[in-house]
Amino acid sequence: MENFEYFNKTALNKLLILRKGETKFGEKIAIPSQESAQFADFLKNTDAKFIVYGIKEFAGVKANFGRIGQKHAWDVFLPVFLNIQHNKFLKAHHVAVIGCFDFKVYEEEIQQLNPSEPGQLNRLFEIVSEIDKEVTYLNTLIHRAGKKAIVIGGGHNNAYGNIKGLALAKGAAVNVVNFDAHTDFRALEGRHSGNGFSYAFHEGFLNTYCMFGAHENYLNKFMLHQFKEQPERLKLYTFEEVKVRFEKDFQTSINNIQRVIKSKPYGIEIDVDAIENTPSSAMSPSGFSVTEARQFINQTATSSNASYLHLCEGSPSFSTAADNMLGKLLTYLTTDFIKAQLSVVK
Ligand SMILES: N=CN[C@@H](CCC(=O)O)C(=O)O
Repeated sequence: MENFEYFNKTALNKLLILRKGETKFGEKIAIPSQESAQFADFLKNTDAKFIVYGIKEFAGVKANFGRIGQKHAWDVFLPVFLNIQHNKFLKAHHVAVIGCFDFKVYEEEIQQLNPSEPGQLNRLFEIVSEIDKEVTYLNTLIHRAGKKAIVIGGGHNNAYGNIKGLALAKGAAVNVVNFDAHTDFRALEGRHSGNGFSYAFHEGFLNTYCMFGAHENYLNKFMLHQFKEQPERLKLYTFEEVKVRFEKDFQTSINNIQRVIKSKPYGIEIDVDAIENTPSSAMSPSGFSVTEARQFINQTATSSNASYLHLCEGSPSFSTAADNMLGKLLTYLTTDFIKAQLSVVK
C-alpha cells in the first residue's frame, strides 16, 4: 500500500463545513487513527461496516486508448459526501473513510507514454498490473475483516482488483453485476480499462458476470462470441433491449440478475458512462437516468452477499457543470448502496 494516502483528522477538518444545529456526516464517520502499521487493526476493530476509499489513476484508461482527464472523482466526491446530513435515514457511524490510492508516482511517465507505440503500450499495461496488485491487496484486507468496500474512482481496470480481492478473501470465485455502456470484456492483450472482467473471468476469480446496459454499437465480435459461448456464466442485457426497444423490462431484468448473482458474494460495478451525459472518459448523450442508476443500486444491493460497490470512470475534467455535480451523483449512489445494505445486514 505504498501509494495509499490515509485520511486523517486534519484533512477531514479542512473539508467539513459545519452548521450550528446540524450534524454533518463527516463529524460522525470513522477514520484510521494511525498510519499503515495499525491499519489492519483499525479494520478489525472499527464498528463501521462500510469502508470507503478512492483510487486516483488514469493509467488504465490511457492503456485502453481512452481520453484521460486531470481531475479525479475522489476529490469531488469526498467534500460532498462528508457534508451530507447525519440523520435518521443514514447514520454515519456505519461508515469509515480511509483515504485513497494516489498513483502520482506514475503520473509524469503516463503523460509521456504513447499507447500507439507497442513498447510504450506494454509499459502502460505493466503500470496497470502494478495498480492491480495494490487494489487487490486492500480489497482482500477489507473483505477478510468482514467489511463492505465502497471504491470511488479510477478507470474500470480496477474492477479486476475488486473482484480478485473479494475472491481471495472468500477463497472462491465471486459474481459481479456491471451497469455500464461497455462490457469491458475485451481480449487478454495486456491490462487496461477495457478488460478487467475478462481477465478476472479467465483467471478464475469471476464466476458469473451480468452485464446490464451495454450499448450495442460498442460490442465487438470477441465479446459477443464469449457471451454466446458461455450463456450460463456470461449474461448480457443491452441498453437497447431494455430502454429503446422494450424487449426486456427494466424491473424484471434487475430481478433476474439479482436472482443469479446473490447465491455468492458479489460486487456491483457502476461505470458512470452508462448514465446519460455524465462526465467520464467515454461519456455519452444516451444512457440511463440518474434515478434509474439509483434504483438499480438500491435493488441490486439488497442482499447480504452484496460485498462491494465500485463507482468508476467519472472525471470532472469532462464536465462543463460545477465539479460538485459529479460529487453529488457519486454521493447519492454511495448512500443508496449503504441504505439498501443496512436493510439486510446489521
Ligand atoms: N472502461 C471503458 N471501456 C470502454 C471504453 C470505450 C471508449 O473509450 O470509448 C471500452 O473498452 O469499450
